[in-house]
This record gives sequence, C-alpha cells and structure tokens, in this order.
Amino acid sequence: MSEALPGGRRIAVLGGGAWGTALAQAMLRACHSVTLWARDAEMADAIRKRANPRYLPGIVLDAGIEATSSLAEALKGADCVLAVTPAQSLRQVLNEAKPYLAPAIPVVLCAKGIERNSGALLSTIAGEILPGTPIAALSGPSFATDVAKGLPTAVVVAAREESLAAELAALFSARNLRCYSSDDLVGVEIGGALKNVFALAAGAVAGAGLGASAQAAMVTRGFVELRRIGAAFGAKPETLMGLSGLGDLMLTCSSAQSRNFAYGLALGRGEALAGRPLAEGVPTAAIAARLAAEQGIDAPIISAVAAILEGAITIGEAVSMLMTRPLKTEND
Ligand SMILES: NC(=O)C1=CN([C@@H]2O[C@H](COP(=O)(O)OP(=O)(O)OC[C@H]3O[C@@H](n4cnc5c(N)ncnc54)[C@H](O)[C@@H]3O)[C@@H](O)[C@H]2O)C=CC1
Ligand SMILES: O=C(CO)COP(=O)(O)O
Repeated sequence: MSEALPGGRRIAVLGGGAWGTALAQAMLRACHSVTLWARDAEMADAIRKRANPRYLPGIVLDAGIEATSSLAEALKGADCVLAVTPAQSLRQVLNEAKPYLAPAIPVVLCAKGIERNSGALLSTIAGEILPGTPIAALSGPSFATDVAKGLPTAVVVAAREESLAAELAALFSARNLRCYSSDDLVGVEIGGALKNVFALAAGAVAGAGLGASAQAAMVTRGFVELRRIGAAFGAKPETLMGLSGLGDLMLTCSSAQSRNFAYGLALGRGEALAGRPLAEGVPTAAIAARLAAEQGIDAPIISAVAAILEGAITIGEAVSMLMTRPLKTEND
C-alpha cells in the first residue's frame, strides 16, 4: 500500500474521540507506529481492543493502534504529535503535555475552532505554550467515519514554513488520504473554524423548513463573511477557496452527518439541545461575532447565529433581520 511513502515514524495522537481515533487509523495506514492518548482509561482500553464504541460505533479499527491514558507514555519517543481534542480544551491539553514534549517535534493542530475566551487561533495558543515548537494544522472536508473506514479523502496540512507542511503532508498521505500542503496556516485555521458556524446556520435553515433556496443563499453569503474575516486575519483568498474553506463548507453545510449541521437542525426544529455531540461552531460563533464587531467587519449571519444560540433572538427574527437589511451590490 504505502511502500513509496516515508512511513516508519512514531506518531502520538492526543484525543480519543471520533477524529483522534480516525486519524490514528489513518496514520497506521500510512505505515507509522501510532500511540493514541485518551483521557479516559476505559476509552484507551477499548481502542486497544480495536473499537471506539462511543465515538465511532460499529467501526472495527485496524490492529496495531497503541492506546494509553498516560500522556508521558503516549509522547515518549514521538516524532510528531497530532493534537485532536476539541478547540476549547487545546490550551489545557498542551499545558499538560508540555513536560513530555521535545521542542523540535512538530505539533499538528487538528481541531477546528477559535478559543472562546481569548479569540485566539489554535496556532496562537500553541505558539504561546510551546515556543520554538514547529506548529502545523490539518484541516479540510473529512468526516471521521469516512476516514476511519478508509474512504478516499483529501485534506490540507499547513505550516508557516512550506517545507514543514510538505514534509508532514508526505508523511500523512496514504492511498486513501491525500494531503495537500500550504504555507497559509492562518487561512487553513480560519476556514476550518468558521465553516462550523455556517453548518449550524445551514442546519437551522433546514430544520426550520425555510427551503433549499434559503440554504444556498445562506451558505453563499456565509462564505462572503468567512472571506471577510479571513482577510482581516491575513488569510490568502485562494486558501479560503480550497479544501479547508469552501471544501469543508460544502461538506458540513449539506449533510446531517455533520454534528454542527445536526445541532442546527435540532435548533431549527425546536428540539432539545442539551447532551448533543460536540458542535464546535457553538463557542466559535460567539467569539467570531465578537471579533467581527470589534473589528468593524460586516458579518450578519455570524452575529445572527450567535444571538440565536444565546437565546437573544428567534430564528424567525434572524430571518427577517437578514432579509430586510439595506440593499447593496453583491460584491460590497
Ligand atoms: N469528527 C469529525 O468528523 C472531525 C472532527 N474534527 C475536529 O476535531 C476536534 C475533535 O473532534 P472529535 O474527535 O470529533 O470530537 P469527539 O467529541 O468525538 O471527541 C472529543 C474527545 O476529546 C476528549 N476531550 C474533551 N476535552 C478534553 C480535555 N480537556 N482533555 C482531554 N481530552 C478531552 C473527549 O473525552 C473525547 O474523547 C474538533 O475540533 C472537531 O471540529 C475535524 C475533522 C473531522
Ligand atoms: O469538520 C468536519 C468535517 O470536515 C466534521 O464536522 P462536524 O464537527 O460538524 O461533524
């Protein structure tokens, strides 16, 4: 399968959820040895027995993924670390991992979100906690179940140094996982973080029965907001047109397989929201709305999503607010 690939590295995966487990499986398929860290010892136990019944029910994992609830054990001798816990826990997890991390070992950020309290991108958090550590991000349209099953998937690996991004993309690629590389770390992060907010909105439009036309309009105008905020962060426009921006927007705004879309669907239908699976767009909507307001960026869909989530307005009120804004040219 991967004879031509570099392979043979020791990869530590931090996070025993759906994406951590799927990426561990993908790394194994790229011929690396993989140790996954799960906070919960029972989860580590299950993964060692080739299953993750809570987050990837029904999927039998390939033999060979090591799993542990000890960070020291997971990180010992690692050549590369994938950080795959939710965005809001990254700071805590990196602080806990720091004593066991050798400085030259790359850390690849695989979560999608913006820190709720600080507005920091995940690479900023990693840079603060691990100065001198090479930082990269992996993002793009990729449902964990698809990757865990080995379905063909393309993602982008970004780092400020193109050579690091290219090296990691080569390391991670295998027959069914094609990794492109990019030197636009911020652009890749922004695309992955903000698409979740629009997936919530798309789900809410579907759940409220507003129609396919409304959904297409919302996603298109949402993409305009994504590009405006991306530009403010210094993202390259072409990155946002790529896998991590437009690509992931297409995936998650059109499928109830997306937990963000499914959360929005429940919201639109007026169903209970407590206890639902992780929806990264919820904290990201709040902070993205605040950042846009502070920087004078016009982002009415993001602010509507944030206001609906905090219970300040209803979906009906958001729709009438969005539909009655002053008319303007499309490209303003
Ligand atoms: N599931 C998917 O299809 C994809 C997910 N992602 C991103 O990956 C990130 C993780 O998502 P999933 O693994 O799907 O979520 P998940 O809900 O399936 O699993 C999250 C895991 O993180 C653990 N966790 C939570 N807080 C923690 C903490 N403070 N310390 C240690 N462990 C902690 C949980 O116990 C759980 O094992 C998210 O940012 C998500 O947007 C990205 C691409 C695909
Ligand atoms: O990011 C994802 C696919 O690219 C997964 O999306 P959800 O977190 O909405 O399930």
